[in-house]
Amino acid sequence: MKKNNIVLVGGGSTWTPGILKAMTTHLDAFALNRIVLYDVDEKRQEVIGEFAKILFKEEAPEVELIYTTDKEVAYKDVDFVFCQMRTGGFAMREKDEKIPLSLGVIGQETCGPGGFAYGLRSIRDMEEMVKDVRRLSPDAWILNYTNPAAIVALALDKLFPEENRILNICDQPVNLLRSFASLIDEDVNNLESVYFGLNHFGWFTEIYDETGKDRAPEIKEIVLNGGFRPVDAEQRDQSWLETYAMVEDMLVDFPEYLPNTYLQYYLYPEYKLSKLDPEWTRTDEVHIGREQKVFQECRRIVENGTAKDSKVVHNDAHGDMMVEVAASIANNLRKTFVVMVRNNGIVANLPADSMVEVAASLGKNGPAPYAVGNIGTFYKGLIENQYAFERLTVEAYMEGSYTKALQALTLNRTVVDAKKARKVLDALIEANKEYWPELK
Ligand SMILES: NC(=O)c1ccc[n+]([C@@H]2O[C@H](COP(=O)([O-])OP(=O)(O)OC[C@H]3O[C@@H](n4cnc5c(N)ncnc54)[C@H](O)[C@@H]3O)[C@@H](O)[C@H]2O)c1
Ligand SMILES: O=P(O)(O)OC[C@H]1O[C@H](O[C@H]2[C@H](O)[C@@H](O)[C@@H](O)O[C@@H]2CO)[C@H](O)[C@@H](O)[C@@H]1O
Ligand SMILES: [Mn+2]
Repeated sequence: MKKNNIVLVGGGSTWTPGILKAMTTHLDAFALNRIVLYDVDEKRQEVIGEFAKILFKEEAPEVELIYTTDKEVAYKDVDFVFCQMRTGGFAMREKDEKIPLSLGVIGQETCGPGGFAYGLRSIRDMEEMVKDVRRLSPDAWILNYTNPAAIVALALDKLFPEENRILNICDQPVNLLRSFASLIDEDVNNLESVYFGLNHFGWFTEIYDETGKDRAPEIKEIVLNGGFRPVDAEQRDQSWLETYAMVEDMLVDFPEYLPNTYLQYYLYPEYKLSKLDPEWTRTDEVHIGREQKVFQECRRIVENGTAKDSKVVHNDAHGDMMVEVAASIANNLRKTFVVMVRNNGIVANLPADSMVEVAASLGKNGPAPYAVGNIGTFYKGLIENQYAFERLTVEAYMEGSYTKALQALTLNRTVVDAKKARKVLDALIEANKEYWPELK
């Protein structure tokens, strides 16, 4: 089996320790020669990088591990790029959440105006990353997790239409599937799902077990009678528990399919707004939760010189999925994952150039998506509206267009009112001066 050279972009991310841990446990499926951790923030990178050296010295000493802030080193001769950067860091995530909320609109990092703001920041750095990678490693696979993945995926598809080695992925479908599996006491690896939508905007239509039986009706029944909690509920903050609980509400109103949790913001914008606090958002929870825990734990491990008793990983699903996706491509395993791909008729009655999220078999030639066919009017209406928002956001960035930005926000179901949209847009322009192109 070929031993791969990889780079993790956003090497100082809170998710990096979990991904590295998954790499050490999947070496038989995804063989490694060299890992480079790359970040623009030297301090964050150093803490995680020193932890990583200890982890690999103990678990896989044959793998070379370095960390750097030099992209010339990072992107040279790699087979796989795992990309999970956050342009502007948590300081800007806080603004994405709090500015809209202070103006009476939902503030969430990937949905509505928050996702719009984060999208306009991410596109520039993502474009630069793809160009740098192609200069230094023309054949590398770029596996992107950077959010807002829906907008990033669409922007990269427009910027690099000939590219066939960029894959955008989200961990939410597999996280949901793990939770569904636990409800029916099944191994998630034995379930196969049919899923359609846009990123953070989709539905499971069927969930087949090994015998070919669709278990979705049973899962819906269990949720409707007993509520819904994530499989790793004991590791979750309050806001995630509340988010999972909303699946029951969505099923009561729309019982046909199992919804992605992010739909709560679009289906119940008023209710969600009433529950969100402009003074205390998810970023605050992450600051005192995951971020503090991960960095403190990495420092402790470095002080002790061993990672054997490490408690640094908080979500196995995320790291496992990232490595399993790479393994499926590298070794042509053709396993099924829910990924983002250009529609081109997969969902027959949606625009060909939208980036849909669907199940696909993943092999060395990339995703081979499964056809979905026509979707019902309710879903088509919602998705087309959201796609128009995403597309106008990308066009606003590319054309530096204030009007398209305003149109995008007005279309978004979390905003709707054009006067509100203008207020939010103007405040976000002010906050993002350092990052956005000028919108005229
Ligand atoms: N697709 C998914 O389902 C999924 C799941 C989890 C996290 N994510 C995404 O992963 C990313 C990391 O999340 P996090 O919460 O750990 O944030 P984080 O801020 O802890 O980590 C991101 C890191 O990226 C670095 N960075 C910023 N700009 C960069 C650039 N141009 N090049 C290289 N590094 C850069 C930052 O310095 C930071 O260390 C985010 O984009 C997040 O939305 C996606
Ligand atoms: O608010 P955060 O930073 O904790 O998470 C934001 C990310 O949320 C999703 O990932 C989830 C995952 O799908 C969920 O079920 C759980 O396991 O935790 C993750 C994060 O806590 C989402 O898919 C990502 O795109 C977001 O970045
Ligand atoms: Mn996601």
